[in-house]
Amino acid sequence: ETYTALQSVRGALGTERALLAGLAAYLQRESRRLQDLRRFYNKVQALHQEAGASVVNPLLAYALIKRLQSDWLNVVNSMEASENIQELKKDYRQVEKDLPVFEDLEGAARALMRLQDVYALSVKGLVKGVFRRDGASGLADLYHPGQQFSLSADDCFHIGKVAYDMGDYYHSITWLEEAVSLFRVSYGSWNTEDEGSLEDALDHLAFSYFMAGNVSYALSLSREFLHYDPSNKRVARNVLKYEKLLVENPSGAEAEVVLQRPNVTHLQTRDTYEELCQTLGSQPSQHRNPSLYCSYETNDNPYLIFQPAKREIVQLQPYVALYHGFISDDEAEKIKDLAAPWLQRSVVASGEKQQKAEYRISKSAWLKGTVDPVIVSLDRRIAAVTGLDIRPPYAEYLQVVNYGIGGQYEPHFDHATSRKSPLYRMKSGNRIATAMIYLSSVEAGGATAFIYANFSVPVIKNAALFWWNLHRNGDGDGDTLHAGCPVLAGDKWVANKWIHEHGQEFRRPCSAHPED
Ligand SMILES: O=C(O)CCC(=O)C(=O)O
Ligand SMILES: [Fe+2]
Repeated sequence: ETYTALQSVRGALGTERALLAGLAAYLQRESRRLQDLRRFYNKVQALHQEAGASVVNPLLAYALIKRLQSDWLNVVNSMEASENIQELKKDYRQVEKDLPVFEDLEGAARALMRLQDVYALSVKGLVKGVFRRDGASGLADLYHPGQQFSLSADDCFHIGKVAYDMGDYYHSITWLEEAVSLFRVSYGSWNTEDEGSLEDALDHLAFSYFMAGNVSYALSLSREFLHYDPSNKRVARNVLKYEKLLVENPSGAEAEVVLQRPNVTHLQTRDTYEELCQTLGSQPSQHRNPSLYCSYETNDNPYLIFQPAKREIVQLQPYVALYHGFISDDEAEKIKDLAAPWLQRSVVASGEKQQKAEYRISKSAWLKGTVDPVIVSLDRRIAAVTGLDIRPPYAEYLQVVNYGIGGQYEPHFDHATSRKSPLYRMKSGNRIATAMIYLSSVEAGGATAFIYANFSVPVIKNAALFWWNLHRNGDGDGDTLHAGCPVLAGDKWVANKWIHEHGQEFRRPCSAHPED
């Protein structure tokens, strides 16, 4: 699952470097081979250019007979080309086990569609390597890549095809439109690496339009297809079918079909989520609400006296605080290095089980306090700043998360909402609070959005975000519904410390009032 963590995508770079080296060697061998063939050609060609191409000279006559009896046979039956390609294939087989599989391509394509949706990006722009909101001007680009890169016709075709195969004609149409226009431009020249062609793209686009209810456009694309490939019976039948449909219902031709994004049923909160990912929401600033202030906090704790925590209160209901500079760059690097070898596809609680899910695209690893002193001192700091008891089993191990391409964690609660949740296996109650540390910055996207509370927090490297998941009476606080927005560009890492109810009885006393 290469696409689910940028750490793994980086590994894929190394795999491709090995393939590149193999191809370079192959190209060298093949050009030596062709060079030698050209030498032979030039030699014989020169003899034929001689005036009269005489065979009077017995040496020339001998050489001619010898060439025809032996030289040409060796040229034509040379094994060198196939030996060279065998060598190339051998290099390929050596890295084959490390290659991404179709599921990765599918995941990466869906990631691009997710970014397109959540950040309302123009696909025309994306294809040219520009991250621009639909209809916006250049100044508003969400991300400026350091390296110019645009997508090929076949790149767009593959994305469109992934959508098409899922029956998602909204996305297949936008991406196949781009594929078709790019393939039209380069029609007649073929790239070895391409899987799709203009005909394939027209075929899929026509059917997508038909499925989306635009029969007349399906018809004109199918006619264009037949122009290139007149012998295709299936498409010819489709043309007849579309023509008949249009005769029966001529108004269908004009009806402007509004394409709808496919419905994601588990995400009713999608509109707010996307809005919060694009902006920081309607969070009041300190000017409007003086209870949102910054302060140095020592909590009367000796650990904090010389290095107080820099707290910014971000929200009062639910209470969310951001501790700036909570860790150092070195600590962040160390924690990522410790976790990297153990990263595995993140799971989510589903009934009594844990499962992977499209709505959580990341890899994660659990780090025990004993693996390194850096974890011990981090735990000590979390305990000091929160005033909570985080010794096992009162808190979980540190969960380190690395997001993948378009990596996200859609709206969810950190606390258990069902008595059967696997979170209760620790027998220390529900997750009373979350301390989440940003171990990296990102280039764009990846904010932490609180859906019902209507605000989001951008990724601030080395800062820790703290919030209570439960009310003082132990009930889950519905206002803590939150999400990790899709990472638009960058390598986002966070670390979660989930603190449980038990052990905090005297540190955060109960209250009967449901709002506390
Ligand atoms: O990455 C984020 O911003 C949020 C992560 C999160 O909510 C979680 O891991 O539970
Ligand atoms: Fe969370």
